[in-house]
Amino acid sequence: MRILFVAAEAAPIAKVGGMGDVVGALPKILRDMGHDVRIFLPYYGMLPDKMEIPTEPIWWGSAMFQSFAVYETVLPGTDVPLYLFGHPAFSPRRIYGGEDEDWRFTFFANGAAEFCWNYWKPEIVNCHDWHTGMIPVWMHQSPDISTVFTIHNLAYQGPWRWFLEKTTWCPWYMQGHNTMAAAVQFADKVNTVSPTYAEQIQTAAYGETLEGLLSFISGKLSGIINGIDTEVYDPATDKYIAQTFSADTLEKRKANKIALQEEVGLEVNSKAFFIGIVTRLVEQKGIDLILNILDRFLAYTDAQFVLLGTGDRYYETQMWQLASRYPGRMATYLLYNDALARRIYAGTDAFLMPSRFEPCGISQMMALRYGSVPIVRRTGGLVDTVFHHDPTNHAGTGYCFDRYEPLDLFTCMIRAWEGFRYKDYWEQLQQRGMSQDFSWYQSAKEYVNLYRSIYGLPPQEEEQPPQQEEAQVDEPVATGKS
Ligand SMILES: Nc1ncnc2c1ncn2[C@@H]1O[C@H](COP(=O)(O)OP(=O)(O)O[C@H]2O[C@H](CO)[C@@H](O)[C@H](O)[C@H]2O)[C@@H](O)[C@H]1O
Repeated sequence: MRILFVAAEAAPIAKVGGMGDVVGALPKILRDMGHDVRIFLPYYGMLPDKMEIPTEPIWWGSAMFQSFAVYETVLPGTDVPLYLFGHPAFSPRRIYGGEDEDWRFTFFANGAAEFCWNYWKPEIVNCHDWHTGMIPVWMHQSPDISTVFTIHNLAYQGPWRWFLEKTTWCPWYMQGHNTMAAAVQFADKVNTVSPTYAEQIQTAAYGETLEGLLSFISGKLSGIINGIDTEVYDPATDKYIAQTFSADTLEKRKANKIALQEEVGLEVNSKAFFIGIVTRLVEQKGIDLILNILDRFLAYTDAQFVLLGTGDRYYETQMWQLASRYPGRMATYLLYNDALARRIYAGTDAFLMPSRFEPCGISQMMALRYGSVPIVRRTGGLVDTVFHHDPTNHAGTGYCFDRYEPLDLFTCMIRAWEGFRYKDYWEQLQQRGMSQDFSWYQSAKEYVNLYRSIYGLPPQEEEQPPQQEEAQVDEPVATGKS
């Protein structure tokens, strides 16, 4: 199949959060599976620092009374063709923000549609989040191009219809009061990034006012859990961490803890319970819950805490102030840094993610892969990826709590702090987490089946192990149907 991924982010060159991880990893796997997958991304001002980009565009197009250039290259480290949408509106060295954000991404989506109609025609456009939400509406008039709309974050729904009507082409048949609502109605298939979240968004508590619409279209809505790039994020080969290790050489991991404590200016103490958090500092991530209890937790325990994140100014200031009250025990890094993120996953004992809602969550999977035990709220994809630790039966991979209440988080953290004292159990818990399979292969198969379902094709059959010759003689003739 010919598939075009259209998105605002793609790791490793343009990433703010988890959507970048998905768009950076999934196309590579789908190509390995034999599909012609390509990516369409804005040409951001910072990209030339990160990769080689030809100076000559391959195509010029126009949309919304503007002309734009498209440059062709490949996503670094892969063979995935990458098309960069060039226009001065994307020249600043950032991805989001700015007063023209709604206009900018609507224009980008319009450019992507023009590209599909006039330059490279895919069979399927896989659109990601509101930035690309108008594409399913426009493609409704192109029966030979189908669309899948993947929801990574329902909280951001894009501009309202009145703005779209002023700015771009809103066909007569278009319905939906904002970009996300329109996308959900017109995409051939809609998916989000975990089965639990796909259910939750059909309820008022998680639907961000679109729950009615989402339950109405539930026949074409599904949840496919994200994977992580297990080649890029592998503690056995990661060159950004102080000491490589695996589940079988867990004793080596201690060197990462000590190196991290030194790096972030905390007291070097391999016995202290060390908690990490790597996140966008936004309401979704349960930062208010953390702020509610962290002071008390640090006061009552000997734990250490490191935070890496950027986001809302209020949360940044609060975290900064808290760190200044616990010198040597808490460190706050208000920046985006992939290498430090890896060292936090590799060096902390536990990873905190008490999200208010979580479509899937990539960070907890990375933490598990690097042996940091997740402490999570059971919501969305966290339910599907972290299993509650049951010490009696030696089961589970992390510490979980249900209600979005400070006391519940506090109790859960205390349980983890207690659990850390039982070294053998803790090591087994880490090993169970590290042995989970978070590779993209299973999920990529589900994406292929989702694409196939647009054409009424049945799910692709699992590859069968080669059969013995004798068995083939005795078995009835295969019909090709299962
Ligand atoms: N300051 C920083 N420095 C370095 N790295 C940082 C960082 N802040 C965040 N990151 C990285 O960004 C990613 C965060 O991904 P998540 O999926 O956990 O959350 P996010 O809300 O961004 O993604 C949304 O989209 C994804 C993808 O579908 C869903 O999993 C998720 O639930 C949804 O909210 C991780 O790779 C993390 O390491």
